[in-house]
Amino acid sequence: METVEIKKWIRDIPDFPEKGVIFRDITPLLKNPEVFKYSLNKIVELIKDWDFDCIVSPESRGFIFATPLAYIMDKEFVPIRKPGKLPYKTYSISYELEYGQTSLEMHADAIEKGEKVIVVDDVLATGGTTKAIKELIERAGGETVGVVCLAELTYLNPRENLKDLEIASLIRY
Ligand SMILES: O=P(O)(O)OC[C@H]1O[C@H](OP(=O)(O)OP(=O)(O)O)[C@H](O)[C@@H]1O
Ligand SMILES: Nc1ncnc2[nH]cnc12
Repeated sequence: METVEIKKWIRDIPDFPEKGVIFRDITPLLKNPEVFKYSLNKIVELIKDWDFDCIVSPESRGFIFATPLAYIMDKEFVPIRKPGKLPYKTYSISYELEYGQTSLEMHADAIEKGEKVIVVDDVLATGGTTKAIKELIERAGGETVGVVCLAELTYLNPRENLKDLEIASLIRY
């Protein structure tokens, strides 16, 4: 397939979900199978040399990219969920988003000690979600190698929050 200008398939919605935020809406990209597949293959290329066993990702938009990547790359998948959704013992963490505050949970036995893990998400904004997930991975005894995303919002300085991680993004704003 020819090079795709991925930004053309992401719709900017000003003032959503609150004033001052430009929401990067990935639903047009997801509606086009060729562009979605192209994006996934490009993300695989970005991280093909990373040494890891397991992909960890937050619901809900993170799952859209993380599960096909786990399938394509033959890696484990661990879901990070909003509170009260996981049925077994969990580790839990609260943190700030670009628009508000939230919490996430991970099963306490999801990651083995010393396991090498990466975080996959659609958008890297403040980096708060990835930082929180890194903390959950560390509580379980795992090692976070890096984070890969479709879109990085550089104007929110996510790398400031994630200084000791490999960071890869397919497109940047
Ligand atoms: O870098 P950050 O500032 O932490 O922001 C990025 C996170 O925000 C969005 O998720 P959101 O919490 O809106 O949930 P959703 O995927 O269910 O829409 C996005 O999917 C990332 O997970
Ligand atoms: N501006 C934004 N657009 C889409 N997803 C986001 N997650 C956090 N900030 C976001």
